[in-house]
Amino acid sequence: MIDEKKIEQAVRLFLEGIGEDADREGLAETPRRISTMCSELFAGLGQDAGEHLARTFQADNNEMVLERDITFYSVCEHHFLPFYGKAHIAYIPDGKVVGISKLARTVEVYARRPQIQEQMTAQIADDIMKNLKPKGVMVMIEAEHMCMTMRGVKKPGTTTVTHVCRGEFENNESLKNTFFHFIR
Ligand SMILES: Nc1nc2c(ncn2[C@@H]2O[C@H](COP(=O)(O)OP(=O)(O)OP(=O)(O)O)[C@@H](O)[C@H]2O)c(=O)[nH]1
Ligand SMILES: [Zn+2]
Repeated sequence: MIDEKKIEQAVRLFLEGIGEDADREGLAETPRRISTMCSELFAGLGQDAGEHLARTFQADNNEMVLERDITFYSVCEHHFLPFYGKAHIAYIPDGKVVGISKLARTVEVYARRPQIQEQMTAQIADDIMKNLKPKGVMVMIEAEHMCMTMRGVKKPGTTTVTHVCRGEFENNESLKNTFFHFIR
């Protein structure tokens, strides 16, 4: 749970640290605004994706389900700058499917916390394997990291692509190629 008072105190100290006047009109409400914003940006910290993924439906069709272009915004844990992009999720059902919104909700749970992209990719795949128990899962994330564009090495337009395969996707090139075909 977010401790709003602590965040407000920290932001005030931070403003002083960068040489700002924390009491000037434009900044006076900023500690409160940032603590409210943190409740939104880091909402995933108190959440369990299993709550969403537990609502399953019986389905006779065990063909691959793919949800692509799930937009997300996260924050890199090294610099606390945004990274954002698209997640693509495919799974092969084993007699049951999950409501399509629940895949996007799972992305939200893991994006809304301090993250690194590789870990987020694996966490989404592992949670779907654990809760839905499909025959296989594949997750790909394509993202731009602001810590690489507005500071540091400054390379705007660079996209980082990560992917994770679980179950039947692990050693099956044909399934992986179907995934790549569908997301393009
Ligand atoms: N693997 C991975 N690295 C990330 C992610 N987000 C940010 N980074 C990188 O984390 C690294 C942190 O490197 P450090 O050398 O500790 O920090 P730094 O001196 O600020 O690094 P520079 O960005 O190169 O200036 C940087 O290379 C970032 O680009 C991510 O999601 N995954
Ligand atoms: Zn970073």
